[in-house]
Amino acid sequence: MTLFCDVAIIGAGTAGMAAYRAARAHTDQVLLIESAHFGTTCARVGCMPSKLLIAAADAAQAVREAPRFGVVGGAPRIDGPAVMQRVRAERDRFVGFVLETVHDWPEATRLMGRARFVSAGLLDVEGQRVQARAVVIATGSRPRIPPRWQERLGARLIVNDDVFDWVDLPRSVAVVGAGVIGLELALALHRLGVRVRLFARGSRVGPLTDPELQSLAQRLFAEELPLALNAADLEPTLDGDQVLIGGEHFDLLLCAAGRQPNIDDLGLDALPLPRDDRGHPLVDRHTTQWGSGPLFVAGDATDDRPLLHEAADTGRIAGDNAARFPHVHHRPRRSPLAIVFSDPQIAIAGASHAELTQAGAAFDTGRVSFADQGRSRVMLANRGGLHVYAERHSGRLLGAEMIGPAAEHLGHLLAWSVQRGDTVQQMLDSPFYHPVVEEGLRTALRQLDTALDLPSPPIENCLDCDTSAETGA
Ligand SMILES: Cc1cc2nc3c(=O)[nH]c(=O)nc-3n(C[C@H](O)[C@H](O)[C@H](O)COP(=O)(O)OP(=O)(O)OC[C@H]3O[C@@H](n4cnc5c(N)ncnc54)[C@H](O)[C@@H]3O)c2cc1C
Ligand SMILES: NC(=O)c1ccc[n+]([C@@H]2O[C@H](COP(=O)([O-])OP(=O)(O)OC[C@H]3O[C@@H](n4cnc5c(N)ncnc54)[C@H](O)[C@@H]3O)[C@@H](O)[C@H]2O)c1
Repeated sequence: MTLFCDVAIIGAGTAGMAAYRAARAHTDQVLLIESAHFGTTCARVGCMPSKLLIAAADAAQAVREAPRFGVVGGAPRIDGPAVMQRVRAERDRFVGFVLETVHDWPEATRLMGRARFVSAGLLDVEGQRVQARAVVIATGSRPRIPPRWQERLGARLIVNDDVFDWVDLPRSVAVVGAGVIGLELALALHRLGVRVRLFARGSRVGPLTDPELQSLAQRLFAEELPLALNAADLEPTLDGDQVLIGGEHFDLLLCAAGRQPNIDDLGLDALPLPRDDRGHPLVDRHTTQWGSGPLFVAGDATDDRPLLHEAADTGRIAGDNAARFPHVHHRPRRSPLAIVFSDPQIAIAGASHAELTQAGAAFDTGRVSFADQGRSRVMLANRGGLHVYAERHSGRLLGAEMIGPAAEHLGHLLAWSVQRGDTVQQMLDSPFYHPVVEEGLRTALRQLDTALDLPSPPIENCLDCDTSAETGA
């Protein structure tokens, strides 16, 4: 028997759940299809458990740093089972909240099973046919594993999902991939006493695209974390029950070599849908529509900013438009914001340096180093730098990149300013308390203001501006 609905949503992660809520505002005939687990990647194996592990690592690091403040305790003793018990218990609590939400939704609107397209609008869910007026694809992404590694390393090859089910910490882990996941997890495990080496194909560590800040990041992380950069053509092998990579043995190899959208096994190959040169869906960012028909794609499945808040936003747009189809609405998107919870933290707000350069934008840069920044020194967190970019003729803030203290908070202020269209002058005229890390941002903005060399507004309209022309100085 075929099930009929207005909107079928494939995947019950963050994007799928947001799509479900948005579609249900229009119609009760919504079906949420999930092949593996309710609970979302973010809560089960992503954002939340990784931040729990990082919180434990930060606690260990605070003990190590204490003598620098004159507080003498002794080296931290890491109780691996206790660390992992808290990670799993808190993770389960977060997942529990998600499951409660899903279970509160009518049972008839949920279906367990792997969905594949038979034709546009007709799905097969493990033998069950589903006919929908519109479909939201919210199938997320999975770790990309280089060919043959799985066969060669068997259970010694792990991905992020496996880490958060550990009952104890391993003795050693080779982490492959110095992107966001690799950096966050390698640093956390290292600080928790696990012997770690982070292997990267090139020299880049983390997502910073500004060449000066990227090399600063490489230097800062190399001071603490064992790195093997420019490790091209890695061919790990099993040696007994150990992984042999780069001439070194490890208990496990954690593959963090990027993620690929779960779009390849949906039976969509025969449909004439626009794709990029990697085969990923070319989706309208403001409608989430794929092509001109009743197909919408949200979250990591698009491979466009694979982040939690983006999954929630695109899910909402997709669910709303799928229910309205064919009357599709264009919706605004937020200013980009990406944060890495390393130490020092990394943030990219608005346009990155690479995006501005590739677009040929006329922009100036303001810089600050945190090495001598007052509050950062007080906290012994004076490592890093911040670059702010503004449009040359208008002084409008376009973007920023930083590695340093409180990047998760400064990143928000900067992304909000980019989205509002603030000029550097408007930002300088905003309040700055003392002594705070934000004063570092003010230093960078003042430098940027000088570089921009725009006429100052009348003295009545600005506080932090050059008044020399008015005073004749
Ligand atoms: C280790 C890690 C840490 C992260 N940390 C952060 C962070 O700190 N901040 C941040 O913003 N982002 C973070 N992210 C990214 C964030 O988790 C993702 O962007 C977000 O979870 C994507 O949500 P989604 O709904 O697109 O996918 P998911 O939550 O993965 O949902 C997709 C669902 O679709 C199901 N599915 C797949 N194929 C089918 C099918 N054919 N039929 C039916 N169901 C199917 C899957 O089983 C899954 O449940 C992290 C990711 C990882 C891996
Ligand atoms: N704090 C956060 O917001 C957060 C945390 C974790 C993940 N995420 C999201 O998850 C996404 C995926 O993270 P990720 O770290 O898997 O991907 P990534 O794209 O950030 O990094 C993957 C890295 O692996 C390297 N790599 C690829 N193949 C390799 C190989 N064969 N050998 C060695 N290195 C190789 C790449 O050069 C790259 O540096 C991120 O882009 C981010 O959007 C976000």
